[in-house]
Amino acid sequence: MASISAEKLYKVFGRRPQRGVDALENGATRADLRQQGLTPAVIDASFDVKEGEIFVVMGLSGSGKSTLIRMVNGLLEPTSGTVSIDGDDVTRLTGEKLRRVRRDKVSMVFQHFALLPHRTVGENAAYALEISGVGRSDREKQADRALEMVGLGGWGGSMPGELSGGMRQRVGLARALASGTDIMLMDEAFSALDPLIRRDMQDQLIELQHQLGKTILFITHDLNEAMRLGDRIAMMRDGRIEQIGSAEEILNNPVNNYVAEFVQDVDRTRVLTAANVMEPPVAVLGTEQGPQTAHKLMREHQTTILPVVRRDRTLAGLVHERDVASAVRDNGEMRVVPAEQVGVVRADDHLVDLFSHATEHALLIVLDAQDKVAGVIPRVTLLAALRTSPAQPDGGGDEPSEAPDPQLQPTGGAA
Ligand SMILES: Nc1ncnc2c1ncn2[C@@H]1O[C@H](COP(=O)(O)OP(=O)(O)OP(=O)(O)O)[C@@H](O)[C@H]1O
Repeated sequence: MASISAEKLYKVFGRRPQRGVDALENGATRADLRQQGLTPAVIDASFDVKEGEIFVVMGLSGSGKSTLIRMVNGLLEPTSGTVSIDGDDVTRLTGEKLRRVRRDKVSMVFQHFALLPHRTVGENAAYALEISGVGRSDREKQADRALEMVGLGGWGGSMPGELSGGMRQRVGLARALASGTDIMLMDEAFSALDPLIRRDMQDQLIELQHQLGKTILFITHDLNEAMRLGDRIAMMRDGRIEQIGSAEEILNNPVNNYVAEFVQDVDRTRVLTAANVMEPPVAVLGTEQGPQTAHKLMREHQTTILPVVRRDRTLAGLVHERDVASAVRDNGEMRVVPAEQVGVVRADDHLVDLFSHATEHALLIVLDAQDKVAGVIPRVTLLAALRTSPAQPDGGGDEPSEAPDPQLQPTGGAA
């Protein structure tokens, strides 16, 4: 079940807005509605945010993002359509029931996050819990833990005035984390920060999300931020969602010219990650399996390299066909290249950072956050991915050349 689900959402501002919805459904344009004094802020928006994903709503100023997120948290009532949170239709809930869903399930982080100036950082982080009536010692514990998570361990006793802007924004994040809700709504949460601090916060959010598995609806007008953070991205224009997809899908298959033009200048190598281009390994060898099995697997799957994995799917090493063949022939031991000497990358590594690996290894092994083998990237695939980036500078620094250096040709790459 989706954590957040929006169906055919409309928000029209102005008098008797329902007639605006009817008109839009019958093909009227935004301009038509304006002539009647109506502003359609969100038009026919449907999407599901899955449990544990970062879903980014990306659009320029005025495209309807804030209106959308306000309908999700119940601050604004849709003109028509529904929003459900864990199956509860929040558009139908009122009073105490609505407050309870908002308090227990959803927390918000805003762009300009106002700290209470006369309360300590710890009290600020615990504020949502205080409102919910959680006792002092429990909320202090939860707030301390949350401050720790955002890199502000030890700052609980300080006053907000002693913190930098970036640190204050972290307190906002800590407050949302401390409240322990599964869903976090983040409205331009990092937009007011300096670029370096902002990048830092983005990294931290990704890390926290890996650890905690929160469901995050994140709003931004910054395409690079959207691409960096979003497991999926909804591209909004003039109140409508034009496309929903992963960064890769949007880059590779934009649904229309608007989206295509919007993303054309994105440097794919900085957006796409190892996870985006990896393939499932055609086969893996268990550490307890011998050269006979390796030989059979290689023949069956037409590959010359096999990752060797332990029972928990962590990487033990690699075997090459030549070593397997000689072990089979001599009825001897099979040489396993130890994991330290294998080209190992992380699922969230950006392609731009993988180039040096491609020069060294015929096959990269991609590990997930739990160190388990998630997939593989043959060197040829990586080189192709690096080459198809339209934003590669002409003759630029680390751009791979059209014909890879012969010395870099795969020696025993997977087929
Ligand atoms: N309370 C309101 N009354 C009338 N029109 C509104 C109201 N709130 C928003 N709008 C209009 O709805 C449209 C969408 O606004 P919204 O704030 O949702 O966009 P946004 O994408 O969040 O933009 P920004 O990033 O600038 O906040 C805009 O045309 C805006 O002027």
